[in-house]
Amino acid sequence: MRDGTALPKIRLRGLRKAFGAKQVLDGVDLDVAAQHGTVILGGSGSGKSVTIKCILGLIEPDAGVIEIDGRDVLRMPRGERREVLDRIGMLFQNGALFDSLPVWENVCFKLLAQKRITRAAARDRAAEVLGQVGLAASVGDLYPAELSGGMQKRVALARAVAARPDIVFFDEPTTGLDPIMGSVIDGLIVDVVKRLGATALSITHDMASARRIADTAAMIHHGRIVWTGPAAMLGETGNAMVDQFARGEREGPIQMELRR
Ligand SMILES: Nc1ncnc2c1ncn2[C@@H]1O[C@H](COP(=O)(O)OP(=O)(O)OP(=O)(O)O)[C@@H](O)[C@H]1O
Repeated sequence: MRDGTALPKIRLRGLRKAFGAKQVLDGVDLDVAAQHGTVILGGSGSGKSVTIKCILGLIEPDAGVIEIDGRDVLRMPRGERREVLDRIGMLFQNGALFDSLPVWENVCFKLLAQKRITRAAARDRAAEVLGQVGLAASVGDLYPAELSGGMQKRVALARAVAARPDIVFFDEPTTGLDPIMGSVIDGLIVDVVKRLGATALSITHDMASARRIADTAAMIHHGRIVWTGPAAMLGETGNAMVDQFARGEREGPIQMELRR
């Protein structure tokens, strides 16, 4: 507990990152509640992926604080940081499956690479998580190229959770899927996250998906979080910018800024 409120799983304060003259993150403050789903919304190029990459340690921010379970990850020893980051699973936007590996090795890639599991145990674990995302164990022997887009997404989801992470990032989980398959994937995301008791942080442009997979939404604009509230309210938040974005309307404060 901190100041009488529950400790956030992830806490960002004053996160700043510039690329050349471009200030992409300009003081991002965000609390991601433990065992909740949070979605970051924002226009293309607004810094959603950069925020997630900073948390994952793939990009070093210029300034600010990133805490996971109350621990300052930017200022902890490298080995300790590695351990904290190992507890994060990630579903990449395009699945990012390795074409040359069968599905089961893709699913348990991290566990195998870190020698945390034998190959026989990895096959069993792959079959188990494939089952959790609605795929038969036999799919484990196929190669990614042999799968439909929806199946690839399921495999990518299985891979994101195979190491039983306590935080999972989802980057555009429904992109490229038909609306029904998108809804199926969202249902699976909710199921697997709940089963793990994990904290989910997502990025999506798909408002129906945001409402399904997240409890809380946060909107990033001009490098800062400008609104946070219940995902169920998206489109009817009373915040003109958020509602314009959620409804995909051309006219509104965001458009007016573009015209300036
Ligand atoms: N490694 C990098 N080097 C230089 N510029 C970068 C780098 N990574 C991101 N950027 C820039 O930072 C800005 C934010 O990028 P980011 O990928 O976070 O956007 P996003 O909000 O995730 O957008 P989208 O919804 O289109 O995926 C963009 O202008 C991008 O060009």
